[in-house]
Amino acid sequence: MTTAIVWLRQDLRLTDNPALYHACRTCDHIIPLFIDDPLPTSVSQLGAASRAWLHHSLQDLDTRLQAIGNRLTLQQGAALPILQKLIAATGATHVYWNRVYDPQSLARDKHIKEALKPSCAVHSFNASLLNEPWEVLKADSTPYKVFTPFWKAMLKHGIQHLPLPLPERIPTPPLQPESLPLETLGFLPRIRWDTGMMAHWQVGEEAAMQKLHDFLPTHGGAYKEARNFPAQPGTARLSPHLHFGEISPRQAVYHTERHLAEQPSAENGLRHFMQEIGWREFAYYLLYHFPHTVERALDARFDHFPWADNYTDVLERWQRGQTGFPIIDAGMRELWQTGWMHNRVRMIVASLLTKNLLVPWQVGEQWFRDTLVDADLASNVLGWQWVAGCGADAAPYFRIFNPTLQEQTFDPDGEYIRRWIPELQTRDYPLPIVDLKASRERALAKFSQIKMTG
Ligand SMILES: Cc1cc2nc3c(=O)[nH]c(=O)nc-3n(C[C@H](O)[C@H](O)[C@H](O)COP(=O)(O)OP(=O)(O)OC[C@H]3O[C@@H](n4cnc5c(N)ncnc54)[C@H](O)[C@@H]3O)c2cc1C
Repeated sequence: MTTAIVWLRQDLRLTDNPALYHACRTCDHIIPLFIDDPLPTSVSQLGAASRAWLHHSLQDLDTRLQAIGNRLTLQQGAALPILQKLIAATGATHVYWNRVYDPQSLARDKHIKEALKPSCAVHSFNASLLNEPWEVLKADSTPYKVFTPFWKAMLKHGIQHLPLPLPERIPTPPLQPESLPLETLGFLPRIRWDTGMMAHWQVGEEAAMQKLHDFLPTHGGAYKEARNFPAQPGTARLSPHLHFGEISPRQAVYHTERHLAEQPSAENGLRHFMQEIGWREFAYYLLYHFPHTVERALDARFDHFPWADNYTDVLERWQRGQTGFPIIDAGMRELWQTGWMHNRVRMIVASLLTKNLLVPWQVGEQWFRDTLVDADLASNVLGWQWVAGCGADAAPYFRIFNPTLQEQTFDPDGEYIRRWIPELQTRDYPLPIVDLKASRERALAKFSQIKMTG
C-alpha cells in the first residue's frame, strides 16, 4: 500500500490538477495538504484581502474533499520540517505538487526536493500556466521581452495538454494525519472588514467554472470593446480564481475554444479574451526569466529615477479615493470595497500615482498587493512596470493617462463614477490633488534626465 502527500499551493481545485490526478493514479492513499508557509511569496503571505479569499477557498476545497470521503490537512510553519514530520507519521513514500514560479518558491521547492529524495519520490507538474516558461524562447534561445511575438510563438508552440478530469477516487489513508482548524490559521481579519468585500464574490472551483460559462455566451463576443468600459460587466472577473488556481488557464482556454467552435461569430471577442490570458502567461514568463523584477524595474535606467521624496500625504489621498479625479477615486473605492478594480481603471490610477505624483511604482504595487483579492506577484509587477514605463513591452514613458479624458471616453455617462462616489456633486468632494498639465511636464522632464543615461 502506498501513500502520497499532495501538497496544494496555488492549485486549489480537484479537476485539471496534475499533481492530484497522477497521485491518485499511482498511489493507494492520498493526503491532500495545505501549508501556511512563512515564505514571503507563498500564497498565504500576500495581502490582507487575498488572505481572506484564501480562507474561503480552502474551506470550499475541504468541503469538496469531504463530500468524497477525504479531507484537507492544514499545517502551519516551514514546509520542509512539516513534510518530513508528515512522511514519518504516515509512511508516505511519494510527494506530489504543482509548480509555483516565483523565484523564492522555486528555490524552496528545489531545496525540499533534494532533502526529501532519499526517502521519498517527489513529483512536480505544471498546473498554472499554458506552457512552461522555458519552453517558448526566441530563435537565439533568449526570452521574449515583447508580448506580441511572445504570444505568437506561444500559439505556434501550442498548448501541450488538455485539461485533466476529476480523479475517479481520492482514497483516504487509514489513519488521517492531524490537521489544524482553518480558523486558527488567522487568514480572516480579527475585525471582520472582509464580510462586505466577500459579499461581492463566490469563491471556489465550482463558482469559477460557472463564472466562465456565464461569461462566454453573454459577454465573450463583445469582449474586445466592452472590456474597456468599467461600468459594464464586460470582463470575466476570473482573476482571483485564476490566481488561487480554482480554475486553470488551460481550462479557461479549452472552454473558450469549445465555445468558439459553437459560436464562430464571437471569434474576435473570444480570441481577444484568450490573448488576455496570454498576458497573464507573459507576466509569469517574465517573472521566471527576470526574477529581479519583483523589486527592480526591468529597464535598469529606472534604478536611478528621481521619484518624489515626500509623498505621504498624496499617497494617502490616492489610497482613500480622495484625489478629486472622479475616475481615480471611483477605482480606489471599488478596490477598497470589493477587492477588485477594472483593468482600464487600474491603468489610470497607476499612471496618476507614478507619473503625475511621482510615487515609486513599488509603493503602488504594495498597496494593490494588500487590497486586491487577485493580488498576484507576476501580474501586479507587470501591470505596475508597464504603466510606469519601466517594464517589458511597457507603455512609453510619455504616455501619461489624462484621467479626465479617460473618464469622458470610457465612462461617458458617468455611471461608474456615480456608483462609487455618492458625494460627487456635493461640496464634500475634494478639489483635484494636482495640476495635470504641470505635473505631466514635470514627469516628462524627469524622464528626459534618465533617458540620457540609457
Ligand atoms: C497596475 C496593474 C496591476 C495589476 N495587478 C494585477 C494583479 O495583482 N493580479 C491580476 O490577476 N491581474 C492584475 N492586473 C491585470 C488585470 O487588471 C486583471 O487581471 C484584470 O483586471 C482581471 O479582471 P478580469 O478577470 O475580469 O479580466 P478579463 O479581462 O476577463 O481577463 C481574463 C483573465 O486574463 C488575465 N489578464 C487580463 N488582463 C491582464 C493583464 N493586463 N495582465 C495580466 N493578466 C491579465 C487575468 O488572469 C484575467 O482574469 C493588473 C493590471 C494593472 C494595470
